Amino acid sequence: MKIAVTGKGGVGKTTFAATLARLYADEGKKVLAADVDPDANLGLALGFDEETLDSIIPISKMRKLVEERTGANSQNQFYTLNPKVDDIPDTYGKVCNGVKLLVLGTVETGGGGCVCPEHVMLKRIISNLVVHRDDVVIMDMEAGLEHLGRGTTESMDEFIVVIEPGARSVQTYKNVKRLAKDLGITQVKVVANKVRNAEDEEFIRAKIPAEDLLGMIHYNVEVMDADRQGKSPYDFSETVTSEIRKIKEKIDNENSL
Ligand SMILES: Nc1ncnc2c1ncn2[C@@H]1O[C@H](COP(=O)(O)OP(=O)(O)OP(=O)(O)O)[C@@H](O)[C@H]1O
Repeated sequence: MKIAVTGKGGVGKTTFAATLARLYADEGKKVLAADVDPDANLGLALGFDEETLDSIIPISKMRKLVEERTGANSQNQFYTLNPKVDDIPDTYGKVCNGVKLLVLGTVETGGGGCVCPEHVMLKRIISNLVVHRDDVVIMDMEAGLEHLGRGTTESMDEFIVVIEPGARSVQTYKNVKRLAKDLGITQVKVVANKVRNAEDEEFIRAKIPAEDLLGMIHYNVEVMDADRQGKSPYDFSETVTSEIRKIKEKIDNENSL
């Protein structure tokens, strides 16, 4: 199962992606969670301790590794577009609560198709994770889709946008849907987070087609408490975890798991 979770900063995609990863891990599945966010913090939400997280350098920032694998350096502007990357998840991934975390970071592409070595490397790793690994792979990504190539998207089972009940968030969903279409992704699903009341629920149902809506997660102070203490929301909020469990069941049904 390969799931990409996107959304604007702060909507709760990390909370959702981390809880989903832990739910799959609890079923005994091999789970790899990839953090593809400039403001990478998936590790804390998975339950990693700060010391371990401080020791992790995002792959996009490992200049030597990128040079070694792509052949690019200040003297050589020509480099390979298909570097060897299949060993990277196991060499650089760290495990906690049954989930392997791989922090990829991100590369500023200015919205276009940049072909800098770091970007080539990230795209290749993501493609390798999605196309060749048997694990459940959950990717926490920012709202842009620059790191996805066509070959990758074909092997993705779910493409999920996390939104909040607000007009700007709905706009993000529409933008992602448009970008996704250009990449050949026909189905973009929505998880509405931080839903406070019946009015919020109504707003979401009015704006998001029923077939695209995977589910709703209600606003819950336990999630904020978990964050404040640097803990996994999964260990802190049974309510939110069970809402995400329901969403997971829907994902599993859609993909006949
Ligand atoms: N259902 C919820 N109820 C209350 N607070 C929530 C909920 N979901 C997320 N939050 C809080 O909102 C903040 C942002 O959540 P989170 O880090 O999961 O979002 P994000 O979209 O991954 O953001 P970023 O891209 O900046 O990392 C955190 O403080 C988190 O605790």
